[in-house]
Amino acid sequence: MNALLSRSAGHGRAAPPVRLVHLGLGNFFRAHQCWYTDHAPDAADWGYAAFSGRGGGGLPTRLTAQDGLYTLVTRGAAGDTFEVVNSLARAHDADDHQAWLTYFGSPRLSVVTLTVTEAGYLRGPDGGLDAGRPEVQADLAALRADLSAVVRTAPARLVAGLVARRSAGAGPVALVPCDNVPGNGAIVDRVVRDMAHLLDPALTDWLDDSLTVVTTAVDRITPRPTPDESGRVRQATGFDDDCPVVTEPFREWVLSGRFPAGRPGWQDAGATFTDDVTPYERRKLWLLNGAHSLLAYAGSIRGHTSVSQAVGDATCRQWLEQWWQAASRQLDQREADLAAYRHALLDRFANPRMHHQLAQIGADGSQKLPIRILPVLRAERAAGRMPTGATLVLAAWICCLRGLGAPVSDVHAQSVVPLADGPLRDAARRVLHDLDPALGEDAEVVATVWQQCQELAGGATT
Ligand SMILES: NC(=O)c1ccc[n+]([C@@H]2O[C@H](COP(=O)([O-])OP(=O)(O)OC[C@H]3O[C@@H](n4cnc5c(N)ncnc54)[C@H](O)[C@@H]3O)[C@@H](O)[C@H]2O)c1
Ligand SMILES: O=P(O)(O)OC[C@@H](O)[C@@H](O)[C@H](O)[C@H](O)CO
Repeated sequence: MNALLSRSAGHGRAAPPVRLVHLGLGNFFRAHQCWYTDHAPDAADWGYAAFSGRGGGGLPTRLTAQDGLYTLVTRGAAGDTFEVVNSLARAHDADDHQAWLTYFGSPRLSVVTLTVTEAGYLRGPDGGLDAGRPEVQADLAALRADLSAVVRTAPARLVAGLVARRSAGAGPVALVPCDNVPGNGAIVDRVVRDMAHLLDPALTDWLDDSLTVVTTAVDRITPRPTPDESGRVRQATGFDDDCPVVTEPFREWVLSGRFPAGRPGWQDAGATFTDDVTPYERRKLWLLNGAHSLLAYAGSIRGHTSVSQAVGDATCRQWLEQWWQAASRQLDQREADLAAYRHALLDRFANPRMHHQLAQIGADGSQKLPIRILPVLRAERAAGRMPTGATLVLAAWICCLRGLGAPVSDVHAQSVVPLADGPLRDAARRVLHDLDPALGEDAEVVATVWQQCQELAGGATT
């Protein structure tokens, strides 16, 4: 029988002291922020305590049985490499709120990173915290009754932790959101301040003095692992690992902001520190994530299930080029650099050994398309052009909402699915209007999307 991967069985290194907290313990965090921390020259001084964003799904329990260790499988087109990541010192379920408050109350805590998905920030139409949502109201009521009450939303958990930190006089801390949303620093700053203000306006002064929020652009394709990964790890390493993570060789982390209580030497592990992440962020969100959304909807309508399958389809490749041409026109970067970036992306997408499911990428289109596609579509329309590569993504999403291709999994499914129902032209106009009223009123865009929906539906193989 093989030994379970664990520090007590002699694997990995000693657990580093907890000076970092993460909210949103999932695959990407373990392939990215944990990996960078483990590869920093001062890795022995920086340990993570990580919490599930919601519930736990058993991952914290499995990681705890392994003393926080797990195998990162880096999957290149030619083969795999296996490494044990050491920087996760403690793993917690979302409900372990007392532990959360205790870490925040410790002066040793310096940085809090986050991956809670686009939907986890609970923003309303004005970009601030959607205070009308029942879960936000419930958390506010709980905190008003008891500042240490268990709360569930990310903004409330952050505010509860910051209140505990203020009470303990534990000093300043940096928040580092690592989700695929543009201006993620400003977003988290806003929703945390909105929640704090609703709870107690007097918190604002403390936040001004003691909280910094860092903006980041992050990149490393990390699909949900399939159940057979543990077997591969066992075969390659000789130990049992109940929760390996699979990722690609490429990685990028660009950060902008201050760390008043220090941070690991992430720059020596390859992270870039800059005054402005916007050029990196736009290039990545539009060329990579926008292309992912295109393949997720249009590729699944053509019967594909993974990114590598879809990108091997000449029709999808043609759509991809159309999208990339439109998006690249809106990026203020040298054409040669953009061409090299797109070329590298094609290799990353085509990696036949990565099984990145289109259904996973297609989740929460209502949150992703406004970020990934609409800025390009609006800019192209303002320049008098019809970017068919952009409208096609919207047409394909509408077709998926109507039952073709990838199944709908969307935080706003209850409102967007009915909009896409009924006669196609009206449905297209309603969905576009919901994304942005100006789009629903742009007759040429509506006509183009309608036409593309008809073509996609006619060509469906599923
Ligand atoms: N997987 C990737 O390739 C990748 C790459 C770059 C960035 N990201 C970012 O990381 C995020 C997480 O990706 P992952 O692959 O780790 O997913 P995952 O499913 O493995 O983990 C998601 C984590 O987020 C939490 N979560 C989900 N919805 C939430 C909500 N509404 N509120 C609070 N917490 C919530 C979950 O509980 C879980 O802890 C993505 O949404 C994306 O913004 C992912
Ligand atoms: O993680 P999501 O759900 O926001 O988006 C799905 C993919 O587009 C995304 O995870 C990419 O793989 C990632 O952004 C690559 O760095």
